[in-house]
Amino acid sequence: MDPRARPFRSVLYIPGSKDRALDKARGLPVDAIIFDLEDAVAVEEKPAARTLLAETLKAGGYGSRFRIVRVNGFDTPWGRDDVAAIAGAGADAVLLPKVETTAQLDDLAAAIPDVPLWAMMETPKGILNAEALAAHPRLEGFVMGTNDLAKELGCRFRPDRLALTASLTHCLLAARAHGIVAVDGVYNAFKDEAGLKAECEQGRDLGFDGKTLIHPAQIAIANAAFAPTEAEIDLARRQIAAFEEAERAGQGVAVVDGRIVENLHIVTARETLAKAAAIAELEAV
Ligand SMILES: CC(C)(COP(=O)(O)OP(=O)(O)OC[C@H]1O[C@@H](n2cnc3c(N)ncnc32)[C@H](O)[C@@H]1OP(=O)(O)O)[C@@H](O)C(=O)NCCC(=O)NCCSC(=O)C[C@H](O)C(=O)O
Ligand SMILES: [Mg+2]
Repeated sequence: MDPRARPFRSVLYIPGSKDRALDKARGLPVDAIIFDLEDAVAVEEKPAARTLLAETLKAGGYGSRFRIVRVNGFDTPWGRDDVAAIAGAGADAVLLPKVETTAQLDDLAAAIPDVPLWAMMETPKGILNAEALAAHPRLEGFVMGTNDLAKELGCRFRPDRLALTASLTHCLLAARAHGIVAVDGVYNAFKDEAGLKAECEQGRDLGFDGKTLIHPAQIAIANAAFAPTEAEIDLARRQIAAFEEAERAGQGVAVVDGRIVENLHIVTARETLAKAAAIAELEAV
């Protein structure tokens, strides 16, 4: 199945140690959840968080929300036990942090045979290997880790994300070349709605499927930014109608709003309508 057939507009991190937040997420309007056992969980809490998360996933109640578990790396004392604990618990995907090589994905794939793999893209080596990682047969999604990446690059955070843009677009190219999902990094200032909106718009303009989030207050902004607008849906419908009419008249090109429409634009128009339909279906559940 095409991993991009479902929406990933809003992907909320929840620390695996926070019982109240884990429960609250059962009612939040997110497309996906990253249940985190890595950086959001303190070292002394890791074993208890792992047990709590396995029990929480088995208890269910997350409806159609896509459930991703971020485990610790296999070069830490916790990674392999995390994977063993969540195997069979009902996760839709397992997310490995700081992925740099396909050998790391092979290791994870062997440890959890039946669950799709996702990769955090957040180190210079990982970004440079994006194409090989995206081509891994078990990999279905990239999540940009812009905090770790900024730390590794030694760059400054700027509203236009100048220093990160090359990495973001490089990973997008790899993801699109291999048909996997690509979700943008987090916006740390979770009370700054205008800043989040601008960064979501930038991510959408670049081509990301959605944005990772750290707080429930960020969900509505991401859901709106990564959904087709009414104007885009209306244009898509008019382009399809005009092109079909042109074809009936033996033409290969139509004109809508003063712009040419060819079959490649119809592919995009159909994708826009399919995305809108998938969102409507998800929201109806
Ligand atoms: C950022 C926070 C620490 C803020 O927490 P808090 O002060 O408790 O927020 P509020 O009081 O405003 O919370 C209001 C209610 O919302 C619930 N809540 C808060 N956050 C979440 C959440 N993420 N998911 C679900 N529910 C949440 C609270 O429980 C309150 O509920 P109630 O009591 O019923 O009213 C906190 O938001 C937080 O911990 N966020 C997640 C941080 C995180 O996961 N960080 C790791 C991922 S980021 C990263 O590592 C990216 C990558 O690797 C990189 O390198 O860039
Ligand atoms: Mg990180």
